[in-house]
Amino acid sequence: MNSYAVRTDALGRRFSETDALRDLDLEVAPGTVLGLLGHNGAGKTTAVRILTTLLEPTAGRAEVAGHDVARAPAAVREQIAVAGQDASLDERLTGRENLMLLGRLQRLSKADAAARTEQLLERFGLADAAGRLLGTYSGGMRRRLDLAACLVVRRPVVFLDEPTTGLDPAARADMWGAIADLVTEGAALILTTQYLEEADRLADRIVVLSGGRTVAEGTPAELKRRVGERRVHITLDAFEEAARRLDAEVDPRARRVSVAAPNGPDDLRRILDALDDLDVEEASLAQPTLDEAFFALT
Ligand SMILES: Nc1ncnc2c1ncn2[C@@H]1O[C@H](COP(=O)(O)OP(=O)(O)OP(=O)(O)O)[C@@H](O)[C@H]1O
Repeated sequence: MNSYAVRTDALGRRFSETDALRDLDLEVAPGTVLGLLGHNGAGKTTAVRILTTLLEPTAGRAEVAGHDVARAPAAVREQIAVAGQDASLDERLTGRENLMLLGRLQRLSKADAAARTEQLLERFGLADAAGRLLGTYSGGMRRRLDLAACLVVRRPVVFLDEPTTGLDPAARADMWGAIADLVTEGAALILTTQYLEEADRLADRIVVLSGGRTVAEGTPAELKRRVGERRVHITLDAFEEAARRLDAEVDPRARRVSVAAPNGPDDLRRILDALDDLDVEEASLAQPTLDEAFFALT
């Protein structure tokens, strides 16, 4: 059991009439990332609140870093870091002062706190802004400092609740780089997200939740495969004619037709032959995206 950073067995939580979470089975190894993926109300936050000891389960059990969340919550809390709360930061301090303060509060020596602070500022691209008050930080910088804050003292299990919600694409990409780095330190990461691309990029395994239940589970590649076959996408002006000939799905705005291609390159060749007299602008053979997978699964 101890070889898992997180392990749950038929974990559940009921609020009067609502099953917020049902029969959740997880096994997360150290140094790996689990993505909990789902829309609003799917049960992600409920799962994280149970695993971080903020909420008691009403069914099943969960162990975090070898400790039962219901029977030994204090021991669990000593082993975890939780980001995405934004609560531990002080607006009136600089980025550097915030990290130093947190290090000192957690009983690091002054020298250790200073060394860890500089290391984290550097790692999260905040070294240049370290002397500025938190109040002047952009949303992306603030989110990176929040992540740094929960890492001042190293913990084996890190929870990131929707770490990039509300960030623009550039800030999101920065954040993804920072998160990917974390795993190299050997921590297990539990990441909740509504973004398929985020789970695809960062997670080793994904659990898809819907209405509190696990509707799919696997690696990003497995989930994509399970949902179905490859497809050929063709862009051309004569998309209506192409759709008629191929009995294909049409996206008129993109001037694109799409057809299932279980035989891969053979299908691509056959389809291009069938459109030989039309002016094809672009043709591709693609695995379904995680987006398509998600909507097929829930
Ligand atoms: N304290 C509570 N009392 C009653 N119902 C609750 C409570 N907390 C959550 N729920 C319900 O449990 C379900 C799951 O909610 P949860 O917050 O876990 O979803 P989520 O996947 O985290 O969604 P979001 O992305 O919006 O945070 C929802 O139907 C929600 O209304």
